[in-house]
Formats: sequence, C-alpha cells, structure tokens
Amino acid sequence: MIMSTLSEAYQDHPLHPHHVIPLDFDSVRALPDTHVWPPASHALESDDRLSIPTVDLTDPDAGKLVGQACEAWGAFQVTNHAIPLDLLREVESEARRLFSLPTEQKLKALRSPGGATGYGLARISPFFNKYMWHEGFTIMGSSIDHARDLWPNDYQRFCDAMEDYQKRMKELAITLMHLILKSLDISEEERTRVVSAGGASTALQLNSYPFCPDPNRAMGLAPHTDTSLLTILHQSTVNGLQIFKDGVGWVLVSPTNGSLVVNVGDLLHVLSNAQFPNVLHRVVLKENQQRLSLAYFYCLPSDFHISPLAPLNPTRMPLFRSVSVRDYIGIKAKNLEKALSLIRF
Ligand SMILES: C=C1C[C@]23C[C@@]1(O)CC[C@H]2[C@@]12CCC[C@@](C)(C(=O)O1)[C@H]2[C@@H]3C(=O)O
Ligand SMILES: O=C(O)CCC(=O)C(=O)O
Ligand SMILES: [Fe+2]
Repeated sequence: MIMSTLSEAYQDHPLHPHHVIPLDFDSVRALPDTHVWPPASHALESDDRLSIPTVDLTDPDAGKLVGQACEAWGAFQVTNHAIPLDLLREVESEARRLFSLPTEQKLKALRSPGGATGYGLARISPFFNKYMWHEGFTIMGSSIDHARDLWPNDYQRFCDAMEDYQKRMKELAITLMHLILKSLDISEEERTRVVSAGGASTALQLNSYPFCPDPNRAMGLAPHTDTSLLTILHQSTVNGLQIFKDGVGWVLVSPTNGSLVVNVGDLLHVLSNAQFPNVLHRVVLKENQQRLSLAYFYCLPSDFHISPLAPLNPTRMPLFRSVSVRDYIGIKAKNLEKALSLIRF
C-alpha cells in the first residue's frame, strides 16, 4: 500500500508569503508594532504538585503512568528515554548554527507557499493579527536539498545530525505510542496498524525564538494544539513553554536536563475518543536570550482515516466521525482550533 505523505496534505492550502517570511530579526532594534501582543496571562510557576508528571521509561509501571498522565494533562516528561545526550546537544548546536546565519542566507531555504519543509513562520500565523517572535525550519525525511542551499560546501554535518535524530525519535515515538494505546486496552493488532502507519509520516521542526528587545510585549508561539498523534519536544535551557490545564490555567514547563516533553496531539485525541486532551500550549518570551526547541511530530499519512479506536472509553459512543488525515488538515487549515468540533457528532 502506498501511504500518502503529510507534505501532500499541505499543498492544497498555500499560505500568503507574508505568513511564511520571518522578520529580519538581526536588523530590528525595537519591537515593531506588527509584533506587539496584549500582555500574556500569567502562568503558575510549576512545582511538584502543579507540573506535568515525569515518567521514567525504565519503570515497570511506565505504561500505567503514561496513560494516567495523558488522561490528566495531555502531556508529560520522559526520562531514561535512551536518546543520547550528545545527540540532543549536537542537533541543538546544528539548529543554532542554522538560525545564526544572516537572514538573506536563511531565506535561500525559505519554505514555498504551498510547501511543507524549509525555513519560515509557523503555519498557524494567518490566524492571528500580530506576528509571532519566532522562526522555524521544518524537515520531513532528508534535509539535504535545503541544507545544500544554506551551506553549499558544508551541509553533511547538519544532514547527518538531523537524520540520526529523526531515526532515534521515531523509535521513541513507537515505544510511547504502544504504551499509550495499551493503556487504552487497544488490541495488539490495532496498535500495530496505527503505529506502523505513523512511521511514514513524521516531521522535525527546529524552533528559534530570537533575542527580543521587548520580550514582555511579544509572543513566541501563540496558543495551539499540535496536529500530530504525539509530539516529542526537546527545549534548550531557556524557559518559555507553558501548557494550559483546565481548572488551573497556564503552567510553566521548565526545561530539565535531558528529559523530553511529550504532548498529545489532535489525532491521538480523536483515536482516544477524547479521553486524552490534546494539550493547548504556547511559548512566551520572558528571558533576554535566544530560545531553541526541537519538536518531533509523529503523525499519520494523509490517506489514513481517523476515528475513535475500540474499545471506546468511557462513553462507549464514538464522539467523532471518521475523516481522512488529509481532510482533517484541510479543516484545520481553515478553522484552526475549531477543527475538532467540526468533526464531532
Ligand atoms: C507536521 C507538522 C505539524 C506542524 C505543521 C507541520 O507540517 C510542520 C510544522 C508543525 C508546526 C510547528 C509549530 C506549531 C504548529 C501548529 C505550526 O504552525 O507548525 C505545528 C504544526 C501542527 O502541529 O499543526
Ligand atoms: O518551543 C517550544 O517549546 C514549543 C514548540 C511547539 O509547540 C511546536 O513546535 O509545536
Ligand atoms: Fe506545539
């Protein structure tokens, strides 16, 4: 069976170049009005009682703990995940090398309006009337074409690091997906059908939040949910990621050395019949330094039809109609966070 790639699903929804081309961050001395946001509502400092759970993947109870975290928070951190610290450092350093290039050089790898990969603003940009203080670089599989445009004589190091990282992240995503679906009592056959389809449809997003002259009035990444099944996030040492918990508000997710943040995305929310919240999150700029993050999205191919998986807990009635990933991406490209309500019965 030929799985259709995720990038095909974005071709039908081209963005206006204004929503692709980032600001020339090097040349700005003051925050332009186009980038001024109303003050972000305050977030609670996380402490042991009020932070996403941390799960040690070598814990014999890891499956149960991961299931509980998905249900209560739609997010958790993992430790002992077997991703070498050196690899995390290497990829972060290559990402830093990329974003440190002069703007005109980065624009050589600009994402095309209907494209999915390359340098540019976040896809959610058109839904907001102000621009985010953010630049991203999206990779799906090989990064060689864009890397060659950026560094004609020195692209191999970048490509090797990104390839190695995606390979290791895929293994971790598969492990996590099996644990999570098992916690929902999904049969092994059904788990394998979903998880192996996902392997063909992944993306790695390098995020940079450049040094900002007025961080309290800017927005790093506006509140959003990820479209993925799950997202595995590595954040550099700079604070900024916050997640929204119903009844509590915005909670800071502080970077802890070597642990990775896992978010439930829209697709897993649907498969779980809304048992797992697709976590709303944002990035604020509070600190006076550049922030980097690496987000690995484990998705499903665009011809995959998503609907709640049996057995259906807790209601035993499916809450969503079946829709292809391609159609869901189309609905989200037009409606953003209202997309899920449009596929709900
Ligand atoms: C697979 C993907 C998820 C993503 C769109 C993309 O094609 C690659 C970029 C991803 C990203 C990263 C920043 C936040 C986000 C909402 C966005 O605008 O681009 C996500 C997209 C998503 O989850 O829908
Ligand atoms: O930078 C971060 O911490 C979050 C990034 C993110 O939410 C994303 O890439 O979807
Ligand atoms: Fe995100």
